[in-house]
Order: sequence, then C-alpha cells, then structure tokens
Amino acid sequence: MNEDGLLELRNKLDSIDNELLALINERMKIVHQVGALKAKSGGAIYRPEREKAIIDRLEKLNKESNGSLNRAAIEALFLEIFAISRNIELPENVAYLGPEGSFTHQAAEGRFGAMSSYISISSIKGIFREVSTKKARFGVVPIENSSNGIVTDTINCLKQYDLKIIAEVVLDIHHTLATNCDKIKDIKRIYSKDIAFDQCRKFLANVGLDEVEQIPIESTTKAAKIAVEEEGSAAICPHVGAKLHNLPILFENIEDTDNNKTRFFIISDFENASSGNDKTSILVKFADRQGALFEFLKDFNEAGINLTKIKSHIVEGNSIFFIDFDGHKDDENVKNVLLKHSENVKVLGSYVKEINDI
Ligand SMILES: O=C(O)C(=O)C[C@]1(C(=O)O)C=C[C@@H](O)C=C1
Repeated sequence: MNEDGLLELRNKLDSIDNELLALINERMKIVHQVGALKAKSGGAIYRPEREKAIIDRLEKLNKESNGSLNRAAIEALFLEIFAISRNIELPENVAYLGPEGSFTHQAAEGRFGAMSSYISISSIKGIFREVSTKKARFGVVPIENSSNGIVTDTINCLKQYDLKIIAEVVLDIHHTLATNCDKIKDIKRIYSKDIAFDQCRKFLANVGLDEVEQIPIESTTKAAKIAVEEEGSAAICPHVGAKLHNLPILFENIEDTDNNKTRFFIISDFENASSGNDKTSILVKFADRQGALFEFLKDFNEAGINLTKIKSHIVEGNSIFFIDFDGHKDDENVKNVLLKHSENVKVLGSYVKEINDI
C-alpha cells in the first residue's frame, strides 16, 4: 500500500481538529452564560425550536457555500453539540422505556446525545411518574407504530398526567433474528415482544420458523438477554440489543414491511414557543349527540387547519380521539378553534414537526 503524503494530510487534519476544539470550547463558554441567564429567569433549557432554527440556517449556509455535508450529517454533529450544551447549562435526567438498547433508548440517545444521564424505566406509567415528580426532566415514550397502531398506555398517561409533549422522534424500526444456534432447524423457541412477532410474520414463515414456539416478553432487548443464556433459543430484537448481549445475528432487517416506523414523544413539564413549523396533538371527547364530530371537523376546516391524524381510542369505556394537526396552539386560527371547544379538548403539546413522518 502506498501511503505517501498520509502524514502530511494527517498533520493538516490535526491542526483543523485543534481549531475545532478551541471553537467548541469557545461556544461552550457562551452556553455557560446562557445557562446562568436561564437559571435566573427560570427559562427552559431545552429549546427544540431554537435547535431546529440553527440546523435550518446551517443547512442553507452549507448549500450556498457548496459544502459536502448533507442535512443528516449536520444534524448528527450539531444535535450532539446541543446535547453537550444542555448538560453544561444544567445536567438533566432523561427517563426512557427500557431496558438499555431498546428502540426507545435509541430514540432518546438520538435526541439527547451521549453526554446526557439516562434512567431506564420498565413501564410507560413509570416514565410519566418520573417526570411529574421531577426525578427526570424528560421522558421518552413510544406513541405509535406504522404496523401496530397507537400505544394505549401512552394515550392513557397523556390523558391522566399534566405533562406536555415537547418533541417527536420517528425511528425506522429494523429487527434482527439473533441466536447462538448454528442452524435455523436447531431453534426451538423464539423470544420477543408481541408486536415484534406481528411485524415479522412473513419472514418467520419464509424461513420455516412459524411453527416454532413464540414466547412474548416485555421487551425485545430482554429477549436477546434470555436467548443468549438458553440453548435452542432465538430472539427477535434490535441490532443494538443483540450486540449488547453478544448474541450472534443470523438475519438482519427481518420486518415484513420496509416502512416499519415507530413514533416517540418526548414529554416534559414546559411548553415550547412556536418554531414556524409545528404540529400540535390534542385529545378530544365529543359530546354524545349527533353531529358533534362533524361540527368539530368543520370548525378546523373553516379555520384552514390541516388535520394530519385522527384516531379513536377507548379509555375507561369512553371513546376519545387522538388528533394531530399542523400549527402551534398559539397560532391565532388554532387558538380560536381550541377556545371554542375547550370543554372537550386537552392540548397535549405543540412541537417541531419531524421530517420523517409515520
Ligand atoms: O439558545 C438557547 O436557549 C440555548 O440554550 C443554547 C442551545 C445551543 O447550544 O445553541 C442549547 C440548548 C437549547 O436547546 C438550544 C440552543
């Protein structure tokens, strides 16, 4: 291998890295001052709308100056910088639906970065409790999956607790089949979460595993932990979960649809300012009379509000609707409609709209 000139290029990289480090430290000094200011005013540390505005601006600048980074790369770099910044302003705990390595953990790390302090919690209700008792500043919970629909526990908790949705994260969900068995025919049982089995039905039939015992447990990552200890077992689990428990992966991306996504909410105890590109989620209980739903939808339509999702859901025997629409709750047209229906509506939060939608 001819590596002439490598040393010279590495020297150049080293001196750029030195400059980057000095600049980042310079940035963090200012972040420290922002933190002190917020400590006085009581302002929220996490400002998703500001982070989005910075990334939008940098993406535009990058295009204008013909930079080689795409939006995903700019986001990856700067979301980590913001996460470090927030920790400098005030270290805050993030509670997520565990165990470690779960998809919710991945969603949390994607938004809060490597420096945050994470608390793994085993139930959705536990996460809401953790945030409302201020043991954690943020909670990360799944709200819906493209194949399995709405997560009932999350809706119930959003109804019950006085917390706000402050951000959404949409993850592409890929499953692996991981096992210590050398051959498929040696697999005698498979562990996973019930919905993961549902999402991989065709794959299991294709490889002749549809008749093998399926043991549903509470998390896909725990499935990997059990399968590594039990001979003749396999797990349907995330790549990260298999790696975490040193379980060899036999097949990757075994989900039946190539558009398998899960949407997560980040919950906290504050409300976001408008970013100009927001979405709002509400729960609505309609009066038990003819035309109630129709009137509600008509008012939204006349106010020029784009409803992006409407799902009915039963809580304690009563039917309620989970609705998403474009706009911020403080936008004039939104405010008026919500005011008119305030008796029946619970506003769950306005937050920056993700590009990756479900
Ligand atoms: O602008 C702020 O409010 C900050 O706290 C600074 C900063 C940043 O690093 O730029 C950090 C955290 C916020 O979520 C948004 C931006």
